[in-house]
Amino acid sequence: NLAAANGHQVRVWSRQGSQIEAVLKDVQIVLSAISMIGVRDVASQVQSFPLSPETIFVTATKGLDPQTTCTPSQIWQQIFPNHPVVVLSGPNLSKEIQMQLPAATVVASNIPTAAEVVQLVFSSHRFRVYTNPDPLGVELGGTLKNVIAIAAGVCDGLQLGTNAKAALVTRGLTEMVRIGNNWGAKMETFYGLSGLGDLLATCNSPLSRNYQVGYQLAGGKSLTETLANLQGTAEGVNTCRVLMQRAKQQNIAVPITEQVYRLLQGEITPRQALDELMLRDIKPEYNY
Ligand SMILES: NC(=O)c1ccc[n+]([C@@H]2O[C@H](COP(=O)([O-])OP(=O)(O)OC[C@H]3O[C@@H](n4cnc5c(N)ncnc54)[C@H](O)[C@@H]3O)[C@@H](O)[C@H]2O)c1
Ligand SMILES: O=P(O)(O)OC[C@H](O)CO
Repeated sequence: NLAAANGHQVRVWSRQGSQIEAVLKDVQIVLSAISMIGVRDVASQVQSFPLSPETIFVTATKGLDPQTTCTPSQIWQQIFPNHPVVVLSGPNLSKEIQMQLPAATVVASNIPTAAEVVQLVFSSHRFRVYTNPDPLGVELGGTLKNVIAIAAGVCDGLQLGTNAKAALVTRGLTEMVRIGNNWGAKMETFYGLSGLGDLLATCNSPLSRNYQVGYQLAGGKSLTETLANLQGTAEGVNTCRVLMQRAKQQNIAVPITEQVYRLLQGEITPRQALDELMLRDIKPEYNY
């Protein structure tokens, strides 16, 4: 809608709809908003069709590949090594954008001119688009915050109060920065729209599916029941599992992610997760 409102010709593909070949014919930009589970499959399908070498791939998926722990843009870049890939991520609850409420986002790429093209395509008086040279940091911000949003939903579901929520979100950001550092992302990116910005949006909105997962679990629902009633994908559930695997391999301290993981596995109750976090060894605030 945003690109079409700017006068661009837009074609939409879904697996329920039109032929992918017809949609890809002569395109300048391919934007993927497939949920993580389908990214590799769809990128491989796209590979079978001819594209101009200048075609830019934009990815809006917020997740991690369970097999490889790759981010979605890394998958697109592996499959299309000679094409520019741009990450689009920010505090962008889609229902609000659909209602034309004001929002801002980030487009990030190793190829600055590609990010600038995408910035122009989507920018409007209701959608402010910033460029950024750290695609990995931008992508990880949008991905890692989903796990903290599950925890924030639990926090609100248990009615733990504003102090608890502020502590959780702030310590959640510290955890995101620690993981990002290990991964090779820039620390400052996590303090921008795609990190802190998206963390605040997702941890504070019932429109977020990840927040909803935590909220429903705190209310005593099982994960199976919660996911069955959820509209759309809560990527944080899969991301949390992949992250635990990587954190163990790389020896990264991820206390909040670990409690969310155990909760999702059904190993502990939301109250036990809270106690585990509060009763950890006391320590200095900063220890990246
Ligand atoms: N909804 C939002 O507010 C929002 C905002 C920013 C980013 N995102 C991210 O965008 C992605 C999609 O979110 P959504 O809200 O549209 O989720 P959704 O569950 O509503 O839609 C995901 C779509 O992916 C399709 N899909 C999955 N596997 C596929 C495959 N193998 N082949 C073809 N299609 C396949 C599904 O059919 C579905 O239409 C997620 O990674 C999400 O984190 C969502
Ligand atoms: O509904 P969620 O939890 O996937 O959140 C949507 C977006 O990531 C918010 O920016």
